[in-house]
Amino acid sequence: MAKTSLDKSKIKILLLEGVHQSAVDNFHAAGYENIEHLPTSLDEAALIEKIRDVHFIGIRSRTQLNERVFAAAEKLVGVGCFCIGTNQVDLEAALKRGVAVFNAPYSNTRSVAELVLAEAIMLLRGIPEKNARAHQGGWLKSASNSHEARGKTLGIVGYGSIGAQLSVLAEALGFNVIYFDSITKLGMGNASQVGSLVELLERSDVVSLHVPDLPSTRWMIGAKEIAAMKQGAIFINASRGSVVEIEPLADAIKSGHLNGAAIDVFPVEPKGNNEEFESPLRGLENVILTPHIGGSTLEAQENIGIEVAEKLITYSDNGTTITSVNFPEVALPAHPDKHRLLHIHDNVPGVLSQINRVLSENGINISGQYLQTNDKVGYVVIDVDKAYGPQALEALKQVEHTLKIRTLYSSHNS
Ligand SMILES: NC(=O)C1=CN([C@@H]2O[C@H](COP(=O)(O)OP(=O)(O)OC[C@H]3O[C@@H](n4cnc5c(N)ncnc54)[C@H](O)[C@@H]3O)[C@@H](O)[C@H]2O)C=CC1
Ligand SMILES: O=C(O)C(=O)COP(=O)(O)O
Repeated sequence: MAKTSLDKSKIKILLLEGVHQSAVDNFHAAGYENIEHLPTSLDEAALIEKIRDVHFIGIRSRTQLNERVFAAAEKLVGVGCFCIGTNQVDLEAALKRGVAVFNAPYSNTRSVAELVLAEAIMLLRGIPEKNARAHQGGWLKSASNSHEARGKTLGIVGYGSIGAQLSVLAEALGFNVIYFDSITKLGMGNASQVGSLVELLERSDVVSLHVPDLPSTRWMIGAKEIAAMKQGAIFINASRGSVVEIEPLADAIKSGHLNGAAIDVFPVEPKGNNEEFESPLRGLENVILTPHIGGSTLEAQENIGIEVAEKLITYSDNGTTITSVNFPEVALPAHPDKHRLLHIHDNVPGVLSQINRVLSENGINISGQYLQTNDKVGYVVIDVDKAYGPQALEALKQVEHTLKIRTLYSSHNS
């Protein structure tokens, strides 16, 4: 069992992958000074070494936080994914150690949608190839295979935040939008849901993927699905590299079955800007290749920095876990004159009664108590009179099935 009961100056924050300066500024403004801010991700060995004394870590899509990393992260309290996807984090491994994980579910949505729309237009006009030829001194002036977006069918796979945002922008341009999602969703504007992935593939002039990395989406587009697409269609993937089999996609471009593609995410991506990018799609002129920059705009990154830092600060200062992607969600009031105990435990019968028993046996009166559980863990927050902080903490350590305890002393938070 790990415990954390620290002065802010001792709370160590590690920010990787060039998380925006807005996050650092936010932490500073909230009184957190012990921040290490690195421009790249770390490989597993380096991460395991560094994370040992870290209380909060901020990452983007590249850093893999797996079971081995969490096992070494003895002091870790919270993880901030400064992005949308959380597939790079073993959420179960975090949960069973009482580590709350947060992300920024909307701050780069618009950036991805804008990029995809721009790519759809470029590809419908065959611009990548014409551009490449012009740079080589060529002149491909021709209307052959060039189309307006107006009246074309855009098929969106995964109609969540990004898919729905793209839908609105695309309709404004004159696209006819259809979408496929594993759950029934209200279509924006005139967009309509189709009953199967195959139907979407067969009807769309442009197909764009916006599903998360899940067991159900892994390699969901392979040779069979690509063959189901219309002759001359356009294919776009800015979701995750694990969703599309790249070899059949490359074959379909080479054979002319597809007219073009824009791919932002790959089954294997370079670990950093200095590593070579390898892909069977390299050299295909009507394929736009981008280095996983769908969400990389200054606007998005600044907003993400603010949003995720705020979530980590609120959790650190106050215990609130609203919007956590793995933790029971509790919204907590301020606790100006009380010490606040945060107790995270396995969700098994009897833990709450044990907590209340040890507090009562130690003569500690509970001023406020908040509880939320999910199927794996319980999160109970107890406000006690200032006189009892250390004593209450000691008492709680006796409770079986405790995963983590933190005390937020009132002087930090009032
Ligand atoms: N290229 C980039 O830089 C970025 C990539 N992304 C990726 O885009 C993904 C989507 O982002 P959001 O729209 O914010 O997520 P979201 O969670 O709002 O939407 C995902 C949608 O996919 C649907 N879905 C899940 N499994 C499905 C399946 N098997 N078949 C059909 N539909 C399924 C869900 O029901 C949901 O409507 C993220 O998970 C992330 O991996 C996100 C931001 C930037
Ligand atoms: O937000 C996401 O899920 C992304 O894929 C963006 O990742 P990034 O922060 O650019 O590494």
